[in-house]
Amino acid sequence: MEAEGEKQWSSLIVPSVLEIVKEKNFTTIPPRYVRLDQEKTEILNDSSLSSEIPVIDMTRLCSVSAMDSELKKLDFACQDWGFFQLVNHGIDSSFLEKLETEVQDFFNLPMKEKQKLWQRSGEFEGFGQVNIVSENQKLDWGDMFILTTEPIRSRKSHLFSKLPPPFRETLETYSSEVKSIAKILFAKMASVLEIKHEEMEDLFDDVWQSIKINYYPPCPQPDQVMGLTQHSDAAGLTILLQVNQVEGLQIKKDGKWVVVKPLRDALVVNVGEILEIITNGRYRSIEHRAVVNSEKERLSVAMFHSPGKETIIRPAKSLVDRQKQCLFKSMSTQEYFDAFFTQKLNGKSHLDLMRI
Ligand SMILES: O=C(O)CCC(=O)C(=O)O
Ligand SMILES: [Fe+2]
Repeated sequence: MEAEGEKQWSSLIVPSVLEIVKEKNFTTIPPRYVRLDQEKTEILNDSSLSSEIPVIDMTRLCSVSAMDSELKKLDFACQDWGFFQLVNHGIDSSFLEKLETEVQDFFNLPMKEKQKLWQRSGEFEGFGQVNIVSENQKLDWGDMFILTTEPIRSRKSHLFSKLPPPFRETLETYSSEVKSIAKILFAKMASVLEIKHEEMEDLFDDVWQSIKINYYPPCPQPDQVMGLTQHSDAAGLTILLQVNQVEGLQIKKDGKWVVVKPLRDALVVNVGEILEIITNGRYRSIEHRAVVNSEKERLSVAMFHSPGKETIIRPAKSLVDRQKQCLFKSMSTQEYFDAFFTQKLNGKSHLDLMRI
């Protein structure tokens, strides 16, 4: 069942990059993908900063004895990095392998099949791109598939029912496992921040969870294109799986791009803008981007967790009282995303909308 009266976001329909790459005589990158507008900031790909990205052990986080130190690490990671890798999260590695294979198969379905799941004009979910607001806008070197997974009443039945059944089942399991992880992380954050349930955790009770699968085909001139333009996630919390161990995710730390090296079976977790608002700026949503390479395709599965669309997001009162200032306005999740999806991706520009 689809929720009635729910406002739809939309994005202009764009070609499939995977189809461009498959064309027999493909050698030249179409001009709309050539990005001379991207920052040429220094990229750190040595093991120095990359290996400093915090790694949080979920088992330790949840065990009483080691809780304190792991909790402090979580707090530090969210304040200083806005990103961490989560290990021992409880999702079976054989299940993750199955998900990875099915995700790859899904993008490799014949175009005739994928077309049935393509975004329709004026719609937002399905195969396609998001944040495309003008015909002149430069495009990213990648295809996406987007789907709302929670709440169940908001699922688009015309898409869900057309997913290959084994893949649908795998997605449902993954969605519920990741949702439980997000819930624990919100609770741990609230406890270390010493804020009340109703100020943070409860806002995610009617969680709006969506999945975005990113497929970045190889590109003969990877320096000319961008897999995913630099941005910060509008959501509360993102949990990302770097599917086939191919590097590409970079995060901005102290003015430099730091490579997030894929760690087997780890999930990459990052603070989104809504969490930055709720924590009154204590936790930071960090700009990140995805680059591509000339040899191998890259895939990632992002799961975004935000409060329900009608929920009002605002800085937690306990933090505002302690910090003696309120940095952001209040707004519903729906209003926040209305503004987000009518812009092209542009760093953290839309968070400024909420600043007081
Ligand atoms: O592909 C990646 O590693 C990053 C994906 C991402 O940032 C997103 O989908 O918001
Ligand atoms: Fe992102």
